[in-house]
Amino acid sequence: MSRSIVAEPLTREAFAGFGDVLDTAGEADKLINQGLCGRYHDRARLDFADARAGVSLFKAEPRSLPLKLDMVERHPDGSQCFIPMSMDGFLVVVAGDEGGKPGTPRAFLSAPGQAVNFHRGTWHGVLTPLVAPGLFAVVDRIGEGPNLEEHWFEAPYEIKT
Ligand SMILES: NC(=O)N[C@@H](O)C(=O)O
Ligand code: NI
Repeated sequence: MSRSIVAEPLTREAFAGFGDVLDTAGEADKLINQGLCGRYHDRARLDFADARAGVSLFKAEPRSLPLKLDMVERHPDGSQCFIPMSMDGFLVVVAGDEGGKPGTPRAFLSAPGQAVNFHRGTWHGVLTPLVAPGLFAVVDRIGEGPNLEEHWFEAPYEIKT
């Protein structure tokens, strides 16, 4: 069985089963600030169970494709939103759940200006920039407990374009 995965362009539709894609495609939901700013309103479903949300900054080492994918993880108690602080695309990996374990992963390449929000409990690859500086704002759960489940694959996948 081929363990290679071809990365797809990130679209709201393709990602819908895993989370939200935030971008400024199309018209803004409302114009604010005397018409000088378009607000793309309330574009992510955040869920932190009984805890609070936090905003952290992540500065991650860039990776290169093809990439060896050894594991995915999930946060059973909260959603997690990756917001790039540069106009660079990055790699987003997700997988459906099959009886408590991830199914075959899917890989997406984001367009500049796109952010993603993994819905609570969605299997995903860790934050994976493809170019420096790898700087992201991350909105996720701040609370008790690990809120982390990892799954290491028996054999790695290769993610490529
Ligand atoms: N561990 C952590 O804060 N980040 C991961 O959840 C990740 O998805 O990168
Ligand atoms: Ni995560």
